[in-house]
Amino acid sequence: TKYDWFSSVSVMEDLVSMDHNFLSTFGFYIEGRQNALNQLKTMKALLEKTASPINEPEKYIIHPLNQYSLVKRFALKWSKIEELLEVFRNENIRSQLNQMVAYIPDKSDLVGAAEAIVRLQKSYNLDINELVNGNVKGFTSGTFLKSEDCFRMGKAAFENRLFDLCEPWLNKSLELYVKTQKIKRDNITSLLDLCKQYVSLKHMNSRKWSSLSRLNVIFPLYFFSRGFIVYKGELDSESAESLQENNSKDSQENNTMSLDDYEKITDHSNLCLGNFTIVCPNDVKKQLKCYYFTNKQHPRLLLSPIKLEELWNFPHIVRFHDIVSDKEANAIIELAKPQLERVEGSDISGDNVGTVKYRVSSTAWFYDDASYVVKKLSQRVSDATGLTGYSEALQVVANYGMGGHYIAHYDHAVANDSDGREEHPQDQGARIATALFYLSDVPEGGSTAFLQPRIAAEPIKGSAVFWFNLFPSGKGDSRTLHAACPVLIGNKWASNKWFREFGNEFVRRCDLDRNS
Ligand SMILES: O=C(O)CCC(=O)C(=O)O
Ligand SMILES: [Fe+2]
Repeated sequence: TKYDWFSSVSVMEDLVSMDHNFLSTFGFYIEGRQNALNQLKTMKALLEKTASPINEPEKYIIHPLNQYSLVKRFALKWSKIEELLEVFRNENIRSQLNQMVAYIPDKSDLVGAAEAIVRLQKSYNLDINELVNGNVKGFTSGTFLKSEDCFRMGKAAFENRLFDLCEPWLNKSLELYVKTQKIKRDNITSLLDLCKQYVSLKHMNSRKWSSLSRLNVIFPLYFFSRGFIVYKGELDSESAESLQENNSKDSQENNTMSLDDYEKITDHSNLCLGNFTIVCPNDVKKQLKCYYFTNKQHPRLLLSPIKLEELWNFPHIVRFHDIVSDKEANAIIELAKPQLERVEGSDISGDNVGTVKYRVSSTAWFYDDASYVVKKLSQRVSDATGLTGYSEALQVVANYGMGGHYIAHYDHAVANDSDGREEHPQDQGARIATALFYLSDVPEGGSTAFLQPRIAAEPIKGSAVFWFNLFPSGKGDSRTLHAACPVLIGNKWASNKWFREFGNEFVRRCDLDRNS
C-alpha cells in the first residue's frame, strides 16, 4: 500500500537512500545500453565499410569467394548483432532482426560455403595462394582470406577426408596467424587442435618419429603459434585412437558420404577441366556434323529449322542451338525463383532421404500449363525430337549453388533387376530421353560431363543437349553416365525435360536387339 510520506519527516530518510540507490541502478542501466550502443555503432561502421557492392549484385555473386564472404558476413556478423540487441527488449528493430535471422545464412551455411571452395579447389586445381588473395583462375574478387578462413577451409578438407588439401590450408592459416596474430582465441585453439588431429590421423602407423617431431615437420609454425597463446595443453589428453573413433562416428551419424568418396566413384575432375575440342578424338570428330535440322520436314521446323550440333556419335548426343530465346530463358528463371527448394537425395545406403553433398542445387518443378513459355519450350523440343511428354509433362528448373554440382549418374532409374530398370508406379515408363536446356551462360565451370565418351558440354545459354537414356529395347544405356561439373564462376540455371517410354512407343519403336 502507498505510504503518505508527508505525514512523517523522519521516514523521509528512506527516500534519500532510495534516491541514491536508484540513481546508481539507473546509471548502470544507461551505461549498459551505451556500451551495447557503442558496440552496435562499431559493428555498423564495420559492416558499412565491408559491405558488398550494391550496384550490380549479380556480378558480385558470381565469384565463389564473394559468395563465401557474403555467407560468412551473415553467419557471423549479423547473428552477433542479434546478441547485442538482446539488451533492447520489445523493440521494433529486434523483431525485425529476429525475422531476418530466421532465414539468413547460419553457421552450417558457412561450413557448406567452405566445403564448396575446397570442392572447387580440388576439381579445378586452384592455387591456394591465389585463393587467399581473392583470385580464381584470373577472376579477381576483392575478398581476401584471413587466418580463420584458411582454418575453416582446412577443417572442411579434413572432414571430407581431402587430406592433401587440408595440410596446406592449415599451414596457410598458421602463417597468417603468425603474421597478423589476428584470430580469435577459440579459433587458434581449434586450429592447433586440428593440426594435431591431422598428424595423428595421417601418420598413425608410422613409428619413425615421435608425434611432436612430426608436428614440427608437417606444421613448422605449430609450436611458434602455440607460444603466442596461453596454452594449457588440454588437448594432449586425447589419443589418436579416440579422435579416430569420433571421426568415423561423426560420418556415420550424418549418414552422408564425404566428397572424397564421391570423387573416387566419379572422378570427372579432369573432364570438367578440359573442353570438348581437346578430348574429342579425330576419328570421331570427322563423323560429327553441324546442320540445320527439320526433323523429317516437320512443318514448324521447315519454317524455322533448328541449328543442330552433334557432340558424339555412339551414344548419339546432340546440341540444339538457340532453341530458347534470351527472353524466354529469363522468363523461366523468374518463374522458378520464388519456388526454388534445395534438392534432396538418398544417402549411400539408399534408406534415408535428405540434403546431400553430391548434388548441390535448388529446383522448381513445372507442368506445361504453368506458363505459356514452358509450354512453348515443351512443344519446340517435341517438334525436334518427335517425343511427346506424358499427360502431366514436367519440366524441372535448377539453379546451382556455391560450387554447385551433381555427381555422375544416370537419368533413367537403375535398379537391381537384370534390365537395370525400375518399376514405375505412375505407369509412365522409364526416362527414355533427356533434353537439358541451359538458361544461363557460365563463365567458368558448370559443364555437363559425359564420362564414357569423355566429353564435356559447356553451358551455352539458349541451347539444349539431347540424348536417349535407353536403347530401343528399353534397356538402360550405360554410356549415358553424366555429371554436372562444379560451377566455378557464375550462376548456372539449367532445365531438364525428361521423356518417358509410354506415349512414345511409335516414335521410338522397340527393338529386339537388347543392346542397340
Ligand atoms: O546441369 C547439368 O549439367 C546436368 C544436370 C543433370 O544431369 C540432371 O539434373 O539430371
Ligand atoms: Fe542427369
